[in-house]
Amino acid sequence: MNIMTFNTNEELNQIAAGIFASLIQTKPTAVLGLATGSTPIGIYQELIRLNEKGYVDFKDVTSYNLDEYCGLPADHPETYRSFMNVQLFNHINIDKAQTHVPNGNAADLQAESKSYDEQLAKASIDLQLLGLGHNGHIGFNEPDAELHAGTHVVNLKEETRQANARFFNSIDEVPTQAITMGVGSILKAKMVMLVVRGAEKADIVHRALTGPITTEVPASLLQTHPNVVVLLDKEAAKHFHA
Ligand SMILES: N[C@@H]1[C@@H](O)[C@H](O)[C@@H](COP(=O)(O)O)O[C@@H]1O
Repeated sequence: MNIMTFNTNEELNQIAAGIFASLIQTKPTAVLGLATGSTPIGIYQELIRLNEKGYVDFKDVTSYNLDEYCGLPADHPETYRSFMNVQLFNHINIDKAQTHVPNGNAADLQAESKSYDEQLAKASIDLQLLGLGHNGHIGFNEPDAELHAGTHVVNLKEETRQANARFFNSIDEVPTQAITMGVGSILKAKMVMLVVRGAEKADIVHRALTGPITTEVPASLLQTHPNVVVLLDKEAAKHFHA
């Protein structure tokens, strides 16, 4: 596992976007696994800049997002589809038909999960971007005695709803369920990039990457993946240099 620490968020964003750009330069039909949350926003801004400058071409790129809330109206600004459109897809030359986000409003969420897994199996993700939840979740795979391998519906933990309430008018508006790629799907990506920022995640990222591998810290399963790059800002990295 390659762990890199950055003094500034600008440097982190540039290196992360550069890794995506070099993948796309060598493989124009790359399949990207994308994430939401505040962590990737700066990386997406850098990718938009690189696309505008002509350094990276998304014309033949395909993307699959990790997860989506269940039950939010499709036009709600906090759906992960809206987030991706606003933060990235509307500003780059990707074919929107080649961007995939699970449908959290599907009438049959089991069928939607199965179909997403079938698409993922065919597409095979080259590079999966991940943020980290405060409780060690990746995607919306919450700590539990058991984890699901494939795409599935989860009940969100209260702490996750609290953490995400900052994007809504109140906690009551935060959905209680989501549909997420499973840890098994995430680990099938050829390469994984975990990005963690901020002192409040210093303990959990250290535990996930150096502590026991346990379903109670879903990100700890990344220790079993042969090709993970971890990008940390200096606050999140503080226990790695203690
Ligand atoms: N489902 C998303 C995760 O994919 C994300 O990594 C996490 C952390 O978000 P943030 O980057 O805003 O801290 O939040 C959400 O729960």
